[in-house]
Amino acid sequence: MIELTDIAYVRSGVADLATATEFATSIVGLELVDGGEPGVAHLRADSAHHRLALVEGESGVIASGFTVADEEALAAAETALETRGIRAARIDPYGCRSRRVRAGIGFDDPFGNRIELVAGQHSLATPVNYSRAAGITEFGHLCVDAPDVREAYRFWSSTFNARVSDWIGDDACLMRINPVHHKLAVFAADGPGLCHMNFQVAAIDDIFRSWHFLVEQGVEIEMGPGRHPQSGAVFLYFQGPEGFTYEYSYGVRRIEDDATWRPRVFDPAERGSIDMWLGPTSRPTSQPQLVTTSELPLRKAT
Ligand SMILES: CC(C)c1ccc(C(=O)O)c(O)c1O
Ligand SMILES: [Fe+2]
Repeated sequence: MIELTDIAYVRSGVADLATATEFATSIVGLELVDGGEPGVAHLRADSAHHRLALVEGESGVIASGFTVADEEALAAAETALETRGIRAARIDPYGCRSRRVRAGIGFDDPFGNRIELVAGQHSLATPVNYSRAAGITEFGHLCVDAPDVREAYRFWSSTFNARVSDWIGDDACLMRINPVHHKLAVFAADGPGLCHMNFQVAAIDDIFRSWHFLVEQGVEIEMGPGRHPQSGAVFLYFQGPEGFTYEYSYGVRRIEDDATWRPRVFDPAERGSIDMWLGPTSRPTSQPQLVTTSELPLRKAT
């Protein structure tokens, strides 16, 4: 079993690098790290050199990167993949430089999502110089698309150390590789792709401050603010250029004891299955009629 130690980065192709980079900095709040590489923008979120690489070219995700412990683990992973009939290709020195890693391999998951395993991801010693005070603390998780979520789970849990934390029916599988509730999610879709990239923020206030900011900036809010019943995190999804979906979230739970955690299966047909703040659509008739805000004493007569 290949031991993934963390998520490393998302590498995504963009037709308009300048616009996507401007969004990732001035709107999302990431730091543009001067990588000195024409056609590639490296965006920093935490101690790693970058978590998002925008590469000028065809729109769409290029690869999702995960770290392994070291180059020996990488070689073992290459062998393990080959043993399972999965062809892994070494990332060439230029590719490693562009990814700021010592070494890496790339392969496709069963649905054609390009996955990269890397060793020796570069860290930076200086504090992150965020482009906007969005409260970002770290790269939280990545979510890939797959036509068969249960098959995806079988792939990730048999080949790698991924363990399911929760299901949303067969629509989504949330998997952990460390105590964080999930670092990898798989979402049902027609084909491969990146569903979203998540950044954790320091406080619930950051979610709502960003919500106001994004609305004022005319950014498309895809979902939220809301609260996921799975991780318990308060979330906000919004769309960047070329269909790139970002998620901020705060308060993701940790699962410290694998032995006692039992994955739950949420019903996607339930209105609140993704957002527990979406209560029932109608009030039970047995309950007293609530005072509507227009009758609250605090509202001034107009
Ligand atoms: C709807 C997606 C797959 C989803 C569901 C739950 C959580 C969570 O509990 O944090 C997410 O982050 C998601 O992206
Ligand atoms: Fe998410």
